[in-house]
Amino acid sequence: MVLENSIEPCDFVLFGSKGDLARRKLLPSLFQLEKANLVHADSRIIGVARQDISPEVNIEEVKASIVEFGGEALCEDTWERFAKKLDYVCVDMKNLDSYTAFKDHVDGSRTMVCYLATPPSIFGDICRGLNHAGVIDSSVRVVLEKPLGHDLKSSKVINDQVAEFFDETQIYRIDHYLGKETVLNLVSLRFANSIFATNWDHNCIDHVQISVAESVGIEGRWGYFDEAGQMRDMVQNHLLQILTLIAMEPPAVLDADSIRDEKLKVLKALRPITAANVQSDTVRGQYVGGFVKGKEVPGYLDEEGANTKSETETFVSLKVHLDNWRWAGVPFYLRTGKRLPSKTSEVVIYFKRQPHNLFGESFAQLPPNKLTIRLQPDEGVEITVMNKVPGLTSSGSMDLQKSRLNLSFSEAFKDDRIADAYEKLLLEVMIGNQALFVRRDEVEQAWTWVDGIFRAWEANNDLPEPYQAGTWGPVASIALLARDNRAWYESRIGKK
Ligand SMILES: NC(=O)C1=CN([C@@H]2O[C@H](COP(=O)(O)OP(=O)(O)OC[C@H]3O[C@@H](n4cnc5c(N)ncnc54)[C@H](OP(=O)(O)O)[C@@H]3O)[C@@H](O)[C@H]2O)C=CC1
Ligand SMILES: O=C1O[C@H](COP(=O)(O)O)[C@@H](O)[C@H](O)[C@H]1O
Repeated sequence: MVLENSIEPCDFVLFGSKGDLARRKLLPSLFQLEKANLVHADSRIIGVARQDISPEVNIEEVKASIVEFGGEALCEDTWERFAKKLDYVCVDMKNLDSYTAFKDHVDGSRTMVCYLATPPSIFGDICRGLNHAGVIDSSVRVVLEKPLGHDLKSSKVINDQVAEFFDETQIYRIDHYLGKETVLNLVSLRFANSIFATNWDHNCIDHVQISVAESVGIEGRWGYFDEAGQMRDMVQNHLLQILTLIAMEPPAVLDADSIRDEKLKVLKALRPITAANVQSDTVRGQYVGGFVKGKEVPGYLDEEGANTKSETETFVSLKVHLDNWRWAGVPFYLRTGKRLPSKTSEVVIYFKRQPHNLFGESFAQLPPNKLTIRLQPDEGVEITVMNKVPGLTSSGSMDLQKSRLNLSFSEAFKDDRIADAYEKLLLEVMIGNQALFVRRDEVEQAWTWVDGIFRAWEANNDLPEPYQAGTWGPVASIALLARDNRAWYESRIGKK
């Protein structure tokens, strides 16, 4: 296979290379890129962590991670090429002096990508350390993992620390949902198909639902999660990013800043949720013990490492308005939670009813058109259309039925492997394309809106409502839509 021209040699430096994210996601993704011949032969992958281990032990540990989390048998040819690229350096990231050793491992003549897979509390230390080692120049790219702060204030502190050493054009803020094939497809679906492009506003759309359901619980990350909660862990980033792609205006071109300018406008149009509407427009929940996929699971407060007094939410649903011309009067309902019946992410666009009924009773009974975008699993796009029931009638009437036009990616693209989101994002960093990364003003605008919801919850002394693990969240979440004469879309969700 021929290496793509835009792939240049780089030093890919993985800070926190012994951590969970590096082992489970980043190293296996880099390996897949190697397999696809998308890593330049002269590139190097330099792990950085605290353990004082030899390069040989590092190679064995990387191999073990790829075998454990790679999801397929290790391809020996690829491994041989990959292993030659691996290097390791022990650095105490908080200690400036320990970066001196680091300098000898990188080659200043080519692009250096620094992926900070560490707690954000040491991002500033790492930037200072890189500066101390004298390895920062305008070609260096820095990748920041989420969560970027706990609120607007702390997010600004982290962003300021990094901005002291790096220009915004060098900073790649990860939201891994932006690397998911189906999330990327939202852009092509909307802007490459005139049937959607011309019907995508308040004239045609009744409302939109975005659900990101998880069947897992806290997975040993109680300490982190209890500080964050589902609002900060999922809504502030992933759900709002999906919302921006659904709602944004067409950018003039698909370059990084044109896209991000449009996404930012959506975030700015979010109507604030305040103490006045927080009760009617938000629901938060916390799971108690129950059954997920037939297996008994503990409640949030009984998870490993739990503090039994926690009031952190594991479920959020929201009714959101965008105060702009396109979306006036169209509610967006957002929902996400842990320990729901299945892992399913979907966007459902409900179109408005036709203004006049030509077809009589059978049409009046049918729901209007609906576009379902299945982000994961069973990735695909489905549209419900009204169809004449075939046959002859003496009355001349036309009976209608609802039919589905279903594009299943696994059937349509049988021979194509769907890449993991991190593979896509790591490749984009190496190419130097910021389009799929979140700009500082987007992050801060999202925090501004989310902080308002926390303030409103606090003002109302609002506490999470319990819901049983394996259900779709608190009953109040159903009521959130029922009050508007609507219901969450669940007919397919949960069948997998
Ligand atoms: N795990 C996940 O699925 C996800 C993680 N993230 C984010 O990614 C980042 C990393 O998470 P995760 O991998 O889970 O965290 P871990 O705690 O598993 O790993 C953190 C890594 O950073 C290293 N480290 C921490 N402090 C220092 C220090 N002072 N000097 C040198 N090395 C240090 C650790 O080294 P050592 O091994 O020596 O302790 C370890 O290699 C976090 O910001 C997290 O929020 C985001 C999305 C998902
Ligand atoms: O960022 C995060 O995302 C995962 C869900 O990601 P997915 O790709 O599996 O849908 C979530 O479980 C985790 O809590 C959160 O930090």
